[in-house]
Amino acid sequence: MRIVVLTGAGISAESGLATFRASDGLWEDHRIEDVASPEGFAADPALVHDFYNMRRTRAAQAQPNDAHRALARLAQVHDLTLVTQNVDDLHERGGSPQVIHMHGALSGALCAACDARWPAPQLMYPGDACPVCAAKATRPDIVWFGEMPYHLDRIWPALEQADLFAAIGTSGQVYPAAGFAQHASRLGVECIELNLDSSANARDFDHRITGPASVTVPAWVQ
Ligand SMILES: CC(C)NC(=O)[C@H](Cc1c[nH]c2ccccc12)NC(=O)[C@H](CCCC/N=C(/NCCC(=O)O)S[C@H]1O[C@H](COP(=O)(O)OP(=O)(O)OC[C@H]2O[C@@H](n3cnc4c(N)ncnc43)[C@H](O)[C@@H]2O)[C@@H](O)[C@H]1O)NC(=O)OCc1ccccc1
Repeated sequence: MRIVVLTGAGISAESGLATFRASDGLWEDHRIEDVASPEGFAADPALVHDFYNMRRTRAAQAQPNDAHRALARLAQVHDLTLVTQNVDDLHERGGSPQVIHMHGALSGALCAACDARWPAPQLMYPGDACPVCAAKATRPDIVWFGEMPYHLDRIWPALEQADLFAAIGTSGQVYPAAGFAQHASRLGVECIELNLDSSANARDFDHRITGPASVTVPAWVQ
């Protein structure tokens, strides 16, 4: 079966990584636009680097959970396209061979001057120079609000050719990811969501499995 799975922060919640919208959400003392937008980075690059250095440190200390591992097993049995909005590497450490990071990854660094990309050091600072053009314009290789997500040229066709679309641990509030279910559903693709509770675009799904991902995903993959 051709399956497209989209994951969000909820799949990493039981690994100890805070979600965005939860009361003690990731943005606890940061306004989203201050730390996840090009404007915020231009205004205060040190604040943004601190924020992503903290995220990189927490992600390195976290371990994949049974939901991450179950999706790795699913890829052995089905033609799986695994798309994540998450910037952590828990899918890869959970055994998933291929993961499409549509919002970038904490493990990447990017030069805003020459667009060069290289593996991110654990800690990044505003003065870091680009290894290619030496400009001091290095940033996390993360897709911020107002920026075009990555790999949409692979994601839309996979959605259109899928037999099944599943959204796991995502609140359905951020686009274009929140529009995938509606797009697939209109093409007759069966859509299912696995979440602690129903998401903002719950109407776009044919089925729902409610509960913590580390329990529901292994049971669904069986
Ligand atoms: C807020 C929203 C209204 N704004 C947007 O959607 C904007 C603007 C916009 C575009 N189109 C629109 C249409 C309508 C309205 C607005 C827009 N979108 C953009 O800016 C996008 C880019 C958006 C990407 C931004 N970057 C992120 N992340 C990287 C940074 C970082 O991570 O630091 S978004 C970030 O927030 C989103 C958070 O959502 P979730 O992952 O779902 O997490 P959340 O906490 O919300 O929910 C957790 C869920 O898990 C559940 N859960 C919790 N625990 C568990 C558990 N244990 N088990 C199971 N489930 C669980 C909870 O119940 C909950 O449902 C993710 O996408 C995440 O990646 N870019 C763009 O549109 O570019 C245009 C463009 C076009 C052409 C040319 C150039 C540009």
